Amino acid sequence: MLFLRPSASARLVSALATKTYPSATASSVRAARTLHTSSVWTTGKGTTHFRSPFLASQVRLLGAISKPLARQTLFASHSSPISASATFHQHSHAEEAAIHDSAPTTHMKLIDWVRAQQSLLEPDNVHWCDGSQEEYDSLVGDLVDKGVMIPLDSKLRPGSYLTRTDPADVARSESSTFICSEKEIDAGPTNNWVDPNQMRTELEKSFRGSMRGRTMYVIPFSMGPIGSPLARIGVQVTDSPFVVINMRIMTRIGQPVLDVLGDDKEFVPCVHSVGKPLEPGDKDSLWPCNIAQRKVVHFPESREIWSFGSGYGGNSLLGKKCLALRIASVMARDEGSLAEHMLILGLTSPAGKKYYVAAAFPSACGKTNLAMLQPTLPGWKVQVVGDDINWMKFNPNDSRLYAINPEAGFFGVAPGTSGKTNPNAMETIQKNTVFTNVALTEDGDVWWEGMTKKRPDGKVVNWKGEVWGPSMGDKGTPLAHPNSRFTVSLDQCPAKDPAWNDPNGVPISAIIFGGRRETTVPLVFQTKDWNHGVLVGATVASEKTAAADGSDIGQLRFDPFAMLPFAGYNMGDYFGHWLSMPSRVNDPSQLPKIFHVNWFRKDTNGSFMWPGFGDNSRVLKWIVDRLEKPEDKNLFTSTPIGYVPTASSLDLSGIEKDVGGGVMEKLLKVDAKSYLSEVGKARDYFKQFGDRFPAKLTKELDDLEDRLKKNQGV
Ligand SMILES: Nc1nc2c(ncn2[C@@H]2O[C@H](COP(=O)(O)OP(=O)(O)O)[C@@H](O)[C@H]2O)c(=O)[nH]1
Ligand SMILES: C=C(OP(=O)(O)O)C(=O)O
Ligand SMILES: [Mn+2]
Repeated sequence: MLFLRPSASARLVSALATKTYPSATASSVRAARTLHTSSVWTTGKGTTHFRSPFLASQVRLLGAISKPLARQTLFASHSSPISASATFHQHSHAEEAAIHDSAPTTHMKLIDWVRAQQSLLEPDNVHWCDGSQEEYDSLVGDLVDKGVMIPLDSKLRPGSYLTRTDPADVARSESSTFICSEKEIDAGPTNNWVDPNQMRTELEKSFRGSMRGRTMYVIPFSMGPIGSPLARIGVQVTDSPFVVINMRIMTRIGQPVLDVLGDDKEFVPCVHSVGKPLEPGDKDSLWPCNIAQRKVVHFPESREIWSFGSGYGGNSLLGKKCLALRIASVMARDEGSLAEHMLILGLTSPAGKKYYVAAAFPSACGKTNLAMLQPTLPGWKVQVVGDDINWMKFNPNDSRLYAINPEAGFFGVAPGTSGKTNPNAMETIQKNTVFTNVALTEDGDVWWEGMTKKRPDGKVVNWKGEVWGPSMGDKGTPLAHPNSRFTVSLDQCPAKDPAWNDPNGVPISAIIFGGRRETTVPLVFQTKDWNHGVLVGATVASEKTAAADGSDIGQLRFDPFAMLPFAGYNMGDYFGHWLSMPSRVNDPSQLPKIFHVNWFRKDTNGSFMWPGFGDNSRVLKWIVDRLEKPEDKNLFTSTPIGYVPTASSLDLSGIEKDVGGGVMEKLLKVDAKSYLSEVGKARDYFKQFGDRFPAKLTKELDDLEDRLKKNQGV
């Protein structure tokens, strides 16, 4: 654990800033580093103790690094602070040595970048996170002392905490999320775009001095197993210790990541500030944020992320949606791979055959639940590799797509999670879990709608910290926020797949798309081939959930590939990238088969017709049947939209009553008229992509329309 306490001397700063010095040699840096790794760094609350007097003097010197220098260069050019770093190599030997020594890395670009951020953000301290348990405990301890994290009962929920956010900072903010590509057309019509130069000017205004009175934490993190050929490294600076705690659960952080980064490997620079500098005498709030200036900004060409004003998961844990989806999708386009909003699960049949399946559903549409499913069908087993994000790459030897989960934890939706719906999640969150915006019970445990049938007895405090009254809960407003979440390590999940950490990834046999659809879309169907599958991915539509803010919850919107809020480039090009996959392999027959599911079809009373959750294993079994016996005509009916199961081909043993009386027929019904109206809406939606929309996909849509008009099979 490393704290730098810059006690800057103005005289020294101006003296250093005006001279030009040769930069330190790699060997002097390494020599200095050796010296320092043998020193012990300890941190008490608010104070820093250096056991080495030499180190202490070096750190004091570091406090004097040239703010004026960095100030001039950061946003002055169009280039990123990273590429601007060449202009920072103007320091004395002593100063260079101090900077390099105090950073637990010899990566010059990283050191320069961190220093540039320090100059811009003007934190009181800089702390390089080593990722240790001691560091985690110390950060948690501080936040407990401040009342930000409320410890839960140590017997009921050991090592677990509740945090309440600002009521205005409870979800991803799509209207404040930007893709600032150099050309507007490259962000595409579905992303917010601002000219990158203009955005840099705005960022400069927001970020300048935004960490005053706070500590800047430097979090080196790996998305994917550390050292995996499929992994990518990011470094996030943040002034939120809560973010550090969550990043440690959700990703792999600290010294091992710096070791892999070595002297010159690439990293994605991520800057995050809650946007609430503290002047002397200011009292900090429990959840500092700056909603008025909130913005989550991506520069796809220079692969940078800048997030200001929010502490909420998707906006502030920059490895997740920002790096692993928006920036990684751009990298994947350039490399011929895929970065997708998909769960990855391992499925073992009673015969012992194992398949890996990926599934893309929009936020709060069932990824975490499907990934952790406990099958109600005897003999079947589901194990989780990932519940949200999937990076896939072809292996040229077998033409198969191999997938890793870049994350190391779950950021799961709490409401609706129960021993009945998701027992694996309930067991996973039994300990060492950080809960956000759930309700607190009298005995010091958590509660949310759907966890039990009834609200717990005794005093219950809602997510805003108010004691339950008759106007809340039951029929009134919910006690837990609809987007309340749990953050927990994947390692704790009893259903984790043995290969969840495999650096080479797992081979994918099937890809499933899905959304929340009250009407029209059947329980499951298979697409006729890859291109048709891409059309089905491109036409995913879903009723909007509370995972993103806005007043339009429940409204149907297109959410292509469940990537609408996450594609880092023009969605028209993204469709083209998917269409290019068969041409990238020797044997396209090895490509995963593509399916579509809908767990959310409702009857006329507004109730879900399909029991869902563990019973979704029945659909997974049908998918495996289709993979194993593609020729078996008893398994499917050929319809204009694809292959739909015959009622007898789904194993419904044990739930015959629930889906009897014509329910199954309704769940599998394909109504040509409703689908023709969908085709019309899709055609309108696709118009916005202009000439970036692939002709192949227009042809797929035309063919679908023809089939529907003739009402014949595929
Ligand atoms: N009716 C029904 N609800 C589901 C099903 N799967 C998940 N849900 C609910 O949908 C919400 C979001 O689920 P989750 O798995 O967290 O979605 P994610 O955000 O895509 O990971 C939760 O309230 C779940 O209880 C299902 O099969 N049927
Ligand atoms: C973290 C999120 O993921 P999801 O709801 O897809 O689990 C989010 O949407 O902010
Ligand atoms: Mn989820």
